[in-house]
Amino acid sequence: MTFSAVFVNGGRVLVELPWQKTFSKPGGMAQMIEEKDGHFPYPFSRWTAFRSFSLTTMSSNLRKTYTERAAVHPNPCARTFLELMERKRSNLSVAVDVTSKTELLEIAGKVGPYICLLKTHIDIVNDFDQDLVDQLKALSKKHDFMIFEDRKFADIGNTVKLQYGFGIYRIASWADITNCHSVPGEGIISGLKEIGLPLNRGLLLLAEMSSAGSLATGAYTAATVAMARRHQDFVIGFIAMRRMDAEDEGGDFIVMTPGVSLDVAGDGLGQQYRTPREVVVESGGDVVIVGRGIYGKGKNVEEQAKRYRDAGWEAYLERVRR
Ligand SMILES: O=C(O)c1cc(=O)[nH]c(=O)n1[C@@H]1O[C@H](COP(=O)(O)O)[C@@H](O)[C@H]1O
Repeated sequence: MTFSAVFVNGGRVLVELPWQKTFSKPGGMAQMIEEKDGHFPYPFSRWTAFRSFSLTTMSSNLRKTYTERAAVHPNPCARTFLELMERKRSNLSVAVDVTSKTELLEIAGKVGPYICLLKTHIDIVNDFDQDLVDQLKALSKKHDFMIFEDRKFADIGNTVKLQYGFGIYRIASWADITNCHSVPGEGIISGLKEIGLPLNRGLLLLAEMSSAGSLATGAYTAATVAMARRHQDFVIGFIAMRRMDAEDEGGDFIVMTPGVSLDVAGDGLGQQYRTPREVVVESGGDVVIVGRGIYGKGKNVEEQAKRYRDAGWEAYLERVRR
């Protein structure tokens, strides 16, 4: 069994160890780091200040191909998505955060051939109408991608049910995947499930966030993962910065990771970026979510989509070959 140590200080991952080793106490791990790398990157005195410490067994799903995972996945939505990624040779999701219908459709058309998943924030589109949804669905068929409405539901079960199924957006009628915060407790999943499950939709829980100072850490993240385990018929994965499932617990959750850029480290508003390789190889993410890195000012959208698709896919191949 492969072990990876994750040292958490107030929720911040400090060190990850890829080699096999179990430790009975943190001091033993620090010694091991010194022996392996010649130095321990943090003063030993800091060690005792760590608020929590966990040794997690890393998921065997890390080394499986998307096809292998699809073959045994019990959830139809997850299965369809994993198959699509391998068929299309893409683990790239583009977050199209623009405010006009024309621009959204134009970008979706350009990135379509390179993505597995188009991510929308439908409520930021000034001129939203049903025709936008119809055209997005047509593009998803033409280019073979799925649609993820990044709604980040965060209310009680009864309210999110109404928000998901009704109103002007009728999200459940067209979005294959949506997501929610776990802060209200398990009722949020039950509410969304009542609407989404009969339609074969999938849900992602926000176990972590990419933004600086996020409160989704430590015990909150662990409780979120436990909630997902109790709803594997509907919850297909997480928005997270790293792998969330452990080998000895079974199941397979797809990890989608935002905060990805090949060029910059942040956006001045708290967003924190890492490269596709850092996300997929080093942290075990399955899908890289890229927004402004693809359609920002002066960018050639097709070129950037191809560049990120290639980087994400190469990272995946490197990971499964290990
Ligand atoms: O749920 C998300 O997708 C999400 C979670 C998170 O922790 N951080 C995050 O940036 N996102 C979304 O991912 C996208 C990132 O966009 P860029 O920063 O432009 O690449 C945006 O649509 C965010 O709403």
